[in-house]
Amino acid sequence: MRVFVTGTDTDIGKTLVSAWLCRHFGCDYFKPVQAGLLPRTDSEWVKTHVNCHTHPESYRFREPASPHYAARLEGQSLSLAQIRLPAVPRLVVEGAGGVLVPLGEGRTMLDLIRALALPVLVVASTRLGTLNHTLLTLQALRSQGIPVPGVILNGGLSDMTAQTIEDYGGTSVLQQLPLLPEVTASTLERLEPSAALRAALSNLSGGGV
Ligand SMILES: Nc1ncnc2c1ncn2[C@@H]1O[C@H](COP(=O)(O)OP(=O)(O)OP(=O)(O)O)[C@@H](O)[C@H]1O
Ligand SMILES: C[C@H](N)[C@H](N)CCCCCC(=O)O
Ligand SMILES: [Mg+2]
Repeated sequence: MRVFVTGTDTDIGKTLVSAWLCRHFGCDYFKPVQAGLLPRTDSEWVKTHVNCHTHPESYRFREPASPHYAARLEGQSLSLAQIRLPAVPRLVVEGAGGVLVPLGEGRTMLDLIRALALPVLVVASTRLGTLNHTLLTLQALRSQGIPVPGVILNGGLSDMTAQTIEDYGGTSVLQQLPLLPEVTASTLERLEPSAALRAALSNLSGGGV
C-alpha cells in the first residue's frame, strides 16, 4: 500500500504517525519537501525511531518555514514535475504542514497530493479547534476528488471528537493514538494498529498490508 499522510497543521504528529505506519505496515518513508533541516529532518527522525528505508527528499530547504518562502530564501523554486514517487510497493509519503501550504507559483500541497495520485490519511489532534481544522481539510481534499480512507486522531483520546468528525466529515476515524509520555522506538512499537486501520489500508489500490 502507498499512502500520503497529511495533517490539519504543522506539528500535529504527521512524522510520528508516518514512522508508526512504516513500523507496523512494513513501508518505506518519503518526505518530498523538507523545510527546516535542524535539529533534524523528518526523514532523520523516522530513521532514528523505526528501522525502515527512507528515500531522499526531492527538495530540502534550510528555513523552518512555509516551503514557498524557504525556497525563495535560497533563490529556488519548486516544480511538482520534479517530485517523483519512489517505485516501491509499500510507501508512506509525508506532506509539509497542512493541505493548503503554499509551494510557490500559486501551487499548494493539495496540487502535489493530486499529482501524486495517492489516497490520503489525515492526522488531526483532539484539541479544541480540531473539528473546524479537520472538517476544512476534508472539504479541501474532497473538492479535488482525492480519496481519503480516514482520519487518525493523535495525541489524546476523545470519542466525542472522533464521532463528530465521522458525522460531519463523512469519513472514518481509523485510529486514536494517545499522548505518549515518552516517544521512543519501543513506545511506537507497542501501539497496535486498530482493526479499522488495517482494513482500510488493505483495501487501498495496490493493496495488501
Ligand atoms: N502522540 C504523541 N505523543 C507524544 N508526542 C507526540 C505525539 N505526536 C507527536 N508528538 C511530538 O510532537 C512534535 C510534533 O510532531 P511531528 O514532528 O510528528 O509533527 P508534524 O506534523 O510532522 O510537523 P511538520 O509539519 O513539521 O512535518 C514532535 O516532537 C513529536 O515527537
Ligand atoms: C517548518 C515546519 N516544521 C514545516 N516543515 C513547514 C510548515 C509550513 C506551514 C506553513 C503555514 O501553514 O503557515
Ligand atoms: Mg513532519
